[in-house]
Amino acid sequence: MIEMKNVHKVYDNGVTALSGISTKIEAGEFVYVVGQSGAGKSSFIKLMYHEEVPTDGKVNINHIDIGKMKKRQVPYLRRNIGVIYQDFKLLPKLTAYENVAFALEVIEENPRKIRRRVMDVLDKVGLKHKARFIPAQLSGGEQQRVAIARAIVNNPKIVIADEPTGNLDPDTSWEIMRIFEEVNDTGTTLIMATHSREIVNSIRKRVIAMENGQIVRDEHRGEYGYED
Ligand SMILES: Nc1ncnc2c1ncn2[C@@H]1O[C@H](COP(=O)(O)OP(=O)(O)OP(=O)(O)O)[C@@H](O)[C@H]1O
Repeated sequence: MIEMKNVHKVYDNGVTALSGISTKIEAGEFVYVVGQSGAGKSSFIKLMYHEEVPTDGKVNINHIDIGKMKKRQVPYLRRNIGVIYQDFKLLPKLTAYENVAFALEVIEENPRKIRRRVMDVLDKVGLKHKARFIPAQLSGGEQQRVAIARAIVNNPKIVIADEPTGNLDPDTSWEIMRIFEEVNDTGTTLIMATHSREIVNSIRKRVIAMENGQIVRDEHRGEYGYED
């Protein structure tokens, strides 16, 4: 469970990105985070994987205050959280296989287990046959699928995606959403910041809407609900 209590985030340059955020996300939920550019969506989700720390307030994951976590503890947190970005962030010189394996190798799994697990997740995202391709040889949608495979390879409890379909065409975006739904169906909490009205209004889930660093709406099976 992710819980924020009266969270404020003021960046070093004095910009207030979040003010007075309190919310709870239960294990297994699927949550969209929507709002105009600059509303605070990225700041909100970055606090959940300790990419940023709150200026004030608490960010608890399973009752552990991650805002106060020491740097050396962060890798342990990250093993339980898969992160997916708009621009994929794959390592350009590594193959699809190596990009995914890298996430496992850093936790010293044995090689046979790594191979099986990596091929399993590449299969899950439909890319087993392109395991030897490097990112430049893959389409945007395929690169994002590799990034998803990398994010789920450690069986994280939480997957956080920041505008994962932002660089993809509509058909490819729906494929990505199908994979997210499958990931969520296995009990993984899925949190996704998005600007896609079509996705939010079609695949109905909880919607947290942000404006000026605050949560202005939080609905079960909500709608996108504002004009861009
Ligand atoms: N590292 C940073 N340093 C200073 N200000 C920042 C930083 N990151 C974000 N901000 C500011 O905080 C506010 C919220 O930004 P944030 O990226 O959280 O919004 P967003 O809703 O994710 O926007 P977008 O949809 O454009 O990605 C903005 O005013 C932004 O300029």
